[in-house]
Amino acid sequence: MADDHMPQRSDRLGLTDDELALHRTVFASDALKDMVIVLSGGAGGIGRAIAWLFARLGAHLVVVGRNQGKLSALTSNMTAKGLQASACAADIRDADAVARLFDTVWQTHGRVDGLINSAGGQFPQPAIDFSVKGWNAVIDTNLNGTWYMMQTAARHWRDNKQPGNIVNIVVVTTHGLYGIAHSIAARSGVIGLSRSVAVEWAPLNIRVNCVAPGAIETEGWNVYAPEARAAYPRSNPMMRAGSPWNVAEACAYLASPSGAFVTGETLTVDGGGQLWGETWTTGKPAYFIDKDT
Ligand SMILES: CCCCC/C=C/C(=O)SCCNC(=O)CCNC(=O)[C@H](O)C(C)(C)COP(=O)(O)OP(=O)(O)OC[C@H]1O[C@@H](n2cnc3c(N)ncnc32)[C@H](O)[C@@H]1OP(=O)(O)O
Ligand SMILES: NC(=O)C1=CN([C@@H]2O[C@H](COP(=O)(O)OP(=O)(O)OC[C@H]3O[C@@H](n4cnc5c(N)ncnc54)[C@H](OP(=O)(O)O)[C@@H]3O)[C@@H](O)[C@H]2O)C=CC1
Repeated sequence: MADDHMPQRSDRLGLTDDELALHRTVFASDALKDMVIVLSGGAGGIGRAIAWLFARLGAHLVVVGRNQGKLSALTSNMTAKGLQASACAADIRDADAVARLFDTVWQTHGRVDGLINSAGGQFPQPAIDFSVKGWNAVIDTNLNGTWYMMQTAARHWRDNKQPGNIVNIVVVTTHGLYGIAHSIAARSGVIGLSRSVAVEWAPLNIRVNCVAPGAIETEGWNVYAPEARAAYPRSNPMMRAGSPWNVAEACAYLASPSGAFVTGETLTVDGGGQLWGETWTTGKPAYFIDKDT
């Protein structure tokens, strides 16, 4: 039985498809039966955990990303285990591509029940050095891309008179995170947007929530230097990284009937990192190093 902790390995980051196929879950095996879920970033570290968990709970997963090869490898592994999954390559920053994506999914399945936005990311750099292109790349991916997905999904739910459910994966924004200020700006935008449309779209029977992960070991960490990554366990009082499975189960709580009375919320999954810990994505600046210790 897989436990809650990440296996200790030095050769790779995160969980494999074989591990995700077997990971223990608290959810009933029919919790998402026959639901059609669109999942951006589906072939990423957190996205794959969501894809496997949701499909194991009975959903059909439409996984989205830019790299068709990564998506197809995932869906092959999932369908080989008898799960329902299909791949749809799209760049979420392209509003027309997002419109085509949702048209295709609705034509194929006749419905969409949920949208999980896990596509996103950033590069670590002191804010004072951001280039215009770098700033725009992060805002466009994390704020604009997420918005195109949300708005397009909501329009289909409205036009088809069907209920809907959105979960946006963001970053913990309640304390300064040195080195990813562009992403904190974008994710703060997504949280504010989610709170606002949770009210606007309540009459449409659409719930909108966010999940804010702390340090979750995935291949996405390759963008950070090994020395910075080595210190990530100190980002929370549990003194360890979390697992993508922890984030996936938080999403399942919000996307399934267990979350029926929850909207406009941000569920933080960070091992208590909001209360204690330090995260230096570009290494700890000399200014903050206590010379007496
Ligand atoms: C305790 C935990 C703390 C951490 C919390 C968060 C963790 C995570 O989110 S985990 C990882 C999630 N995954 C990623 O972050 C994926 C890796 N990141 C990216 O792929 C990019 O940053 C992206 C999300 C912005 C992708 O956009 P894309 O348009 O594909 O980006 P490009 O690579 O083409 O770059 C565009 C532009 O951005 C500037 N830039 C990119 N990388 C860097 C860098 N390392 N340093 C400085 N500037 C960078 C640059 O201007 C790029 O343009 P060019 O100069 O023409 O390449
Ligand atoms: N891991 C962590 O510690 C934390 C992660 N997060 C956030 O959680 C989310 C998932 O992270 P994680 O799984 O670790 O990261 P990964 O880098 O492993 O996955 C991100 C996925 O997003 C996809 N993606 C990126 N840009 C686009 C785009 N323009 N259009 C479509 N797909 C895109 C990528 O696929 P492709 O390249 O094929 O397009 C990739 O599969 C991200 O938003 C991340 O910032 C937040 C806090 C902590």
